[in-house]
Amino acid sequence: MGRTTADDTARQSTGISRRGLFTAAGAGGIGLAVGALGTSAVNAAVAPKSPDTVVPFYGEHQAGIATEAQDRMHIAAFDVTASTRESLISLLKDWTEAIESLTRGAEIGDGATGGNYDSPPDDTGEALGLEASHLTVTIGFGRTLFTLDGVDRYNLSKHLPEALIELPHFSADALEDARSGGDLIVQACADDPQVAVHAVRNLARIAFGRARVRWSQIGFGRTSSTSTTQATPRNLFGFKDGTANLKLEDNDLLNEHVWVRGGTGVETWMNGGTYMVARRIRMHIETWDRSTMRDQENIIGRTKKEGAPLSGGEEFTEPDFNLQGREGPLVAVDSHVAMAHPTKNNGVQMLRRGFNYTDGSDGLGRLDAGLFFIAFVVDARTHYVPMQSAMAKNDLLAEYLRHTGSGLFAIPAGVQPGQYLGQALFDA
Ligand SMILES: C=CC1=C(C)c2cc3[nH]c(cc4nc(cc5[nH]c(cc1n2)c(C)c5CCC(=O)O)C(CCC(=O)O)=C4C)c(C)c3C=C
Ligand SMILES: [Fe+2]
Repeated sequence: MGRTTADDTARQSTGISRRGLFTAAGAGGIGLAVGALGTSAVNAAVAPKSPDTVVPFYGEHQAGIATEAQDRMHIAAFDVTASTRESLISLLKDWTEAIESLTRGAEIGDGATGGNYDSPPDDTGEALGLEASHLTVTIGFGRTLFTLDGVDRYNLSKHLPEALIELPHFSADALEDARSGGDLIVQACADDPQVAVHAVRNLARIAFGRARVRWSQIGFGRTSSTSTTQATPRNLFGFKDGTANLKLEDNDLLNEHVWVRGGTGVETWMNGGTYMVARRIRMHIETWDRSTMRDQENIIGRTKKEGAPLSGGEEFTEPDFNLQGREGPLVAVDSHVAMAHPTKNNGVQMLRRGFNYTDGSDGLGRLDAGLFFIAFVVDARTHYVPMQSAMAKNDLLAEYLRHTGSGLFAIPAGVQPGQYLGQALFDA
């Protein structure tokens, strides 16, 4: 896809305030930041919202991964157009400042109405009066940020992690370039769709002249539970999805299968981070709806009502792949659950965090709907590629799916006050 290099000075027109986060942190953290700001700035930037709908921004890992899955998502990939490394860093600093405000439910900079009358407002305003709604914004880096057509635009190529591969072609992939790839990823999740869309819209506005949206997707319903406290939701085939997911309470398993740890040398910067696999998977809803209940359950390997394995028990009972029925194993070897189970995949597990999506109908009256699959893994080479390769060939479910978008992103660790997202990469 062709790219242009925009004039970086265009960012001035976004009007984002540079005061606040970094100076305040230098003075001892965000608590002191409030005292350091003027009254109108306090109104705009630090207006308190119900604390119980705020997910903390600072931490060892970025929020939005081992966080209870919210109900809504807006995810956007960006192509960076900044002409210099410094300009890219300034974008990440501006995003960090804005995300920190947004996730508190506060307005960005001088707010939607509090700024200079002769400038565009710092915040577009459609989240005014709304709660923080558990908003999390998670950012990451695509392979093309490190090297694009052999060009090292931002002097980053020596820090390209080995695990940030170009995903291979899987059989039956129907990927669209305009729905795939990207230098940067921004995943905004919230319990209010307007809050998630507001976040992405404002980050895109702030990026003006330095990065532009390549593709974006709205998800309207979570398809996973990521905490033992959450009920398992259903996907658009009507099945419970997320039963056997990793949960945020599984600390040891997250350390083994999700978080990058012990990286050395040029990859040290990824410690505390993870990799996001993003796949837009269109589901052939109408064909599925014409298939029998028996076929639907055999294809998934679980009951539709309870989500219990076909070998018996309840939702959280482990499937018994050896239990035989009259015509073979009760859970078919090529059922989705059998294909995806850790025992059939070298023990690997993933943290799935996907969302249902619909983008209206196609020209033939069929729903353009499916699952925007997101999984966080320690290494896609071991934790995604082998499973997807096998599924693309043998999973009974594959016949009902078409992968139309794809991306793999390195998700850096979380930050502390005074740092910007991804700083470890640029300081390395
Ligand atoms: C390569 C990874 C996976 C893709 C792509 C994928 C797509 C996909 N899955 C469903 C529906 C269900 N998936 C379920 C379980 C499940 N799926 C994966 C991986 C991928 N799914 C894993 C690792 C697992 C867990 C397997 C296990 O340990 O038992 C289930 C069952 C309920 C559950 O455990 O979550 C359903 C239902 C769809 C519709 C889909 C693509 C659109
Ligand atoms: Fe699945």
